[in-house]
Amino acid sequence: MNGTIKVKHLAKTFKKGDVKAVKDVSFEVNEGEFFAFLGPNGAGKSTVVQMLTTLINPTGGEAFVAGYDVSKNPGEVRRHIGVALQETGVDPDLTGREMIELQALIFGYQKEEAKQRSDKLLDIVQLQESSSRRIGNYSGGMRRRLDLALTLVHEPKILFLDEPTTGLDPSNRIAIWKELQRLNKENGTTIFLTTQYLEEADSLADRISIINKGLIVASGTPQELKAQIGNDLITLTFAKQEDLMKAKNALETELEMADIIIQNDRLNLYVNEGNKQLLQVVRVVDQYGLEIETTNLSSPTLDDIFLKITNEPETEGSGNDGE
Ligand SMILES: Nc1ncnc2c1ncn2[C@@H]1O[C@H](COP(=O)(O)OP(=O)(O)OP(=O)(O)O)[C@@H](O)[C@H]1O
Repeated sequence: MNGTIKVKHLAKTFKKGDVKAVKDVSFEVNEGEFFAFLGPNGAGKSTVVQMLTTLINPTGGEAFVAGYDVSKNPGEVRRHIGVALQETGVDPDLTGREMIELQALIFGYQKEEAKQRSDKLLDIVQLQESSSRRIGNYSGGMRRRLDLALTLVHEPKILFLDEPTTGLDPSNRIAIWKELQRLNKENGTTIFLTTQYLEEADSLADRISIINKGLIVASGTPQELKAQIGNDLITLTFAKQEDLMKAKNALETELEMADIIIQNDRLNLYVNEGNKQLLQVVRVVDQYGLEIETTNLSSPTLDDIFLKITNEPETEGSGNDGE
């Protein structure tokens, strides 16, 4: 048994509507690694997770989880993984403690062991105090923590988490982060996490892949991804909205800048030497008679990288509605 994930040319086309949800995805996750899968809505993240956790079958390529082929040996795969999906089924009439004990019994623990296991897990996810309340009365944050406890019952080698902190308030989000980091560092659990919170991937993951329209568009450590797009980010706003496009064109023409995107009311320029280039930028924009309102120089965050990568022109239609 090992804690690795190997994915080669994985693909999934849903017959209904002929949707190519995952086109050609390859990556490897090492044992004990914390890996994050990022992508906008509909990129194919959940579909990949569902294939890796044997809930649906791939239509192309192959994937090995804990050393087992997901298509040929789904039972073995399931035995070695823990899965927290976006919507898990729990019985609202049970208490948190009863639900964890039930899960332990399903996994073959004896009654007494199941009690001990649930005690430990309730401690870990800080639900001891609410353990005798019905799950139906739990808040969203408590439900997520219970979901996490349920996935940990059988001490899986690999943990799959599909957007585990979506909709949580900051304190609950941080509680989950801490627990995931502890599991990863202390127990050596391999973690595969999908998220739309980029700062989550930035602070937790050893490595990140960004998926867009069923294809991986970038991979690396958070630092590598940031370095890919330039060390600095210059942001400009203008007195008049229509000047954004004029400034973009001017800068592309005069300074041959390629990495410029318009984001709402801002112009983002990804550059290598922000200090030097900021002066040139202001000069050019001024020459064109465009009135700058504010300038800002910063290091790009993963949000900026994500935005830039998923904004890159493609042949297909847009679908860029965001939230
Ligand atoms: N059962 C299905 N039948 C048909 N199409 C599907 C099915 N499941 C997903 N899709 C489509 O596949 C594409 C990828 O969906 P997926 O849920 O994997 O994206 P995602 O990256 O997880 O998005 P989100 O962040 O919104 O959960 C979408 O276009 C979606 O509509």
